[in-house]
Amino acid sequence: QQRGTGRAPSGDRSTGDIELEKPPVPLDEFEQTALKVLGDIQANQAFRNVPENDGRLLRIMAQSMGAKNVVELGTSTGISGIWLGLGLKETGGHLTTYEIDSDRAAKARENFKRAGLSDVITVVEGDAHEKLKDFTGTVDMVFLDADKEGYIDYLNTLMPMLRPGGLILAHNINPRMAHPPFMEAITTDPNLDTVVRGGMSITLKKK
Ligand SMILES: C[S@@+](CC[C@H](N)C(=O)[O-])C[C@H]1O[C@@H](n2cnc3c(N)ncnc32)[C@H](O)[C@@H]1O
Repeated sequence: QQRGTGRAPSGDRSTGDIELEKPPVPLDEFEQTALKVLGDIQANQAFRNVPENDGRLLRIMAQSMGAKNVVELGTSTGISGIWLGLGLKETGGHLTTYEIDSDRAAKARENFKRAGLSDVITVVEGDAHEKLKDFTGTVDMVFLDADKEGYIDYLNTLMPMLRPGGLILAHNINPRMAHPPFMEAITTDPNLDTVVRGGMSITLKKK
């Protein structure tokens, strides 16, 4: 793994199309700093975070849809949060991200600060199943990456707040880890369209 190169490491890439991709190229000093923080997190911490290509996909989705409000379940130390934050910095949007582990939440806050994204991201500490009850407003995009059996509860809570044309992305969607009630919900509702690519489900709320 690389450290201090200003580039996130690429050793965590996992899916088949990856050979065709190239590492991210920073646009400016701001992105350069964020990529360096991402690289440092990967090099120094032993937690499970999204692979770089998934993080980039999250940023691409959030920025291209002009997202103003993104909700993430499972902050960990903030890799996916930084990628989402990079997109939301451009759209003038905000990420609210939930983490039950106080050490990880603290580390994530520190990482967001280092990446210059503190004003774009709010970390809510505690059990997201409880804390989400206080969330109000319209949501453009949801990223599920916490307790897998909890995805269905998060979906049910957030779906009424998701705008038409909004997206729900969920991580660890593979035959071993996908939770059947969640899969049933995102694949049988006529108002939802879902594809699964590289362990990530992407669901569109049609209307
Ligand atoms: C796979 S990690 C998230 C990785 C993160 N999205 C990233 O890519 O940087 C899953 C996180 O979900 C958190 N988590 C699990 N259950 C939770 C709950 N009920 N409420 C909030 N966070 C939870 C765990 O503590 C863990 O840090």
